[in-house]
Amino acid sequence: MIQLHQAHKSFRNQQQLIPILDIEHWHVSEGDQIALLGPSGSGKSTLLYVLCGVLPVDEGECIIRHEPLHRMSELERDRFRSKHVGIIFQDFHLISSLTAKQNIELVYEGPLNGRERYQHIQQWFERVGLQERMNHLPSQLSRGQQQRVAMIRALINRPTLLLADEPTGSLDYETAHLTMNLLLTLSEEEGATLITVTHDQHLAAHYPKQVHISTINQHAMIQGPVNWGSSIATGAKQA
Ligand SMILES: Nc1ncnc2c1ncn2[C@@H]1O[C@H](COP(=O)(O)OP(=O)(O)OP(=O)(O)O)[C@@H](O)[C@H]1O
Repeated sequence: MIQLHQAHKSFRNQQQLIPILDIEHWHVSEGDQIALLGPSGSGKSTLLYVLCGVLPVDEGECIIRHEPLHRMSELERDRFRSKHVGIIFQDFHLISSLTAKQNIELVYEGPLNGRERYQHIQQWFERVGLQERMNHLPSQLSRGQQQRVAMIRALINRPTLLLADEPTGSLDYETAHLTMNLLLTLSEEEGATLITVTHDQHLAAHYPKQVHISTINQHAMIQGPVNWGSSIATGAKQA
């Protein structure tokens, strides 16, 4: 599903080149559910940006679904992302002036036929337990409910890869656990490979696989090959 090989990513700060990611080899199988852990500033979000094609690697290979993102133009990566990747953010990113249902209608690429389209969207709201809240604005929903709408938005077009960046970071403890379990259930039912960034070891424990990003100060070094339960070395300095 995902192959990163000698993948490097740096950011330029004025004259200085700051190494962030330096991954010798990382393989993710189709259907994997992975919690990505690591200290603040270690490059977790940067890795998600690379995997969804927002950021290109500077060197090395990033192959997803046999497609070489490292050889694609920005436009090709954008197309790849809209076709194959769903993304969930900590702050939901719902459009505040649209109802929950309208937020989903805006992105849903399914049948245009009114009845079939409506039924499919309604079924999704039922799956996440929000059938009574479809016509509510985001401000009329709790944070956990908003994140469930965001999950529908990320999954309704059946992405093969689902990336979640601290999806429970702004939720209370109990809601965070319920939301994480729902995310795992839905991604499994949809057959999507799931990679979730989290700071929380307890939430990560819900995942069948955990990967730790470790930080190597100053000089980016490579440790690998990476196996589950071990770590990816990055070049980022710990914040
Ligand atoms: N556009 C950018 N330009 C320069 N440096 C950047 C840029 N984006 C991220 N960085 C730096 O890259 C490093 C890794 O950032 P990233 O957000 O990936 O870390 P993270 O592990 O997700 O952190 P956190 O857990 O705090 O969200 C940080 O030191 C950050 O300052």
